Amino acid sequence: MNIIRTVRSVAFSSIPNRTLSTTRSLSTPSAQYTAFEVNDKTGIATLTLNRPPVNSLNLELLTEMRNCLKDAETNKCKGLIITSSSNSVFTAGLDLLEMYQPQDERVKSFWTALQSMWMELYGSKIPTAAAINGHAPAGGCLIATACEYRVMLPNFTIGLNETLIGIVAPKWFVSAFLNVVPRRVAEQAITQGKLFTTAEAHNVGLVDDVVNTKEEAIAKCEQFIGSFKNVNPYARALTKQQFRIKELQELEQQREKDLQIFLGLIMQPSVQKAMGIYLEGLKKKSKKQ
Ligand SMILES: CCCCCCCCCCC/C=C/C(=O)SCCNC(=O)CCNC(=O)[C@H](O)C(C)(C)COP(=O)(O)OP(=O)(O)OC[C@H]1O[C@@H](n2cnc3c(N)ncnc32)[C@H](O)[C@@H]1OP(=O)(O)O
Repeated sequence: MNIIRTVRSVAFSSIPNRTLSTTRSLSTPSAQYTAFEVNDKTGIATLTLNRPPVNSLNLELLTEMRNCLKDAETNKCKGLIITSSSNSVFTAGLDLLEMYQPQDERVKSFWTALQSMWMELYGSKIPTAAAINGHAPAGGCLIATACEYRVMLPNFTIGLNETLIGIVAPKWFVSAFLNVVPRRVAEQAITQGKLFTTAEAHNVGLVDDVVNTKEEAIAKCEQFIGSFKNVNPYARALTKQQFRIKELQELEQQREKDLQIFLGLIMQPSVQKAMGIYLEGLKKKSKKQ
């Protein structure tokens, strides 16, 4: 891959207890919806989702996320933090327009890219953390739970709300959720399509910490990643793999079947109708604001 390396100084003088540092921006020429930077001092990479207005995950954004993750691993970064350039939305989840009245080849590529992104993030060798600085419904929650650590800002929402749209959270969405939330809480919440407030999410273990600002959230993620500084990275990665291999193998072996189930469900006229109504509701709400 053709990686452009630019060196960009970032003054951290406004952030207490931090020495001046630099970040390298590694970005592919086609990167449109993401910013990817590596802090030269800590070796930690930050992937910022930047697809206004709500960072909905379309094929291009998913592809860029995969490229960033690959860059972080290839460059032997100490860890990866995922966050958002928006002040109110981490990501609104999958781009509903990819699934509403879709084109055959595009929707297949879209779902396949989502499967790949999830497997690569969930199984990543390096420590991963989510600085959730906004709402994180459905696919947003999927990304957060694929990471090893989550910190969230107050008064936002997170959860798997698919049933409210008339769609179903696939098993692999649920499996990562079950890593952090007790089974009974998960079953009730996901069948109801419940979105947890930040405080509720913290209470059930869906997020590990709550802080007030994005800077504090990034610092918490850095602290989490830094906690592995005395751990052999190879031993760490193999240990992580032992915890996650079952879900990864399950999806890898069922990829084609998972795709067909997805297509079968979203192409049902009743599902298309429900999605259309949901999208219309979002648009009406957006116009009122
Ligand atoms: C047996 C097993 C079978 C398994 C089969 C699998 C089946 C399929 C599985 C699919 C899994 C799906 C996962 C998903 O992620 S679906 C997406 C779910 N996301 C949501 O429900 C969130 C919707 N959005 C919101 O609630 C709000 O936008 C949000 C709180 C995130 C932000 O609010 P805000 O007020 O800031 O912004 P607006 O609502 O005004 O939105 C601005 C514009 O963005 C559009 N929008 C919002 N979300 C989406 C989206 N997810 N996709 C596309 N577009 C979105 C919204 O319509 C506004 O557009 P306009 O400006 O044009 O009006």
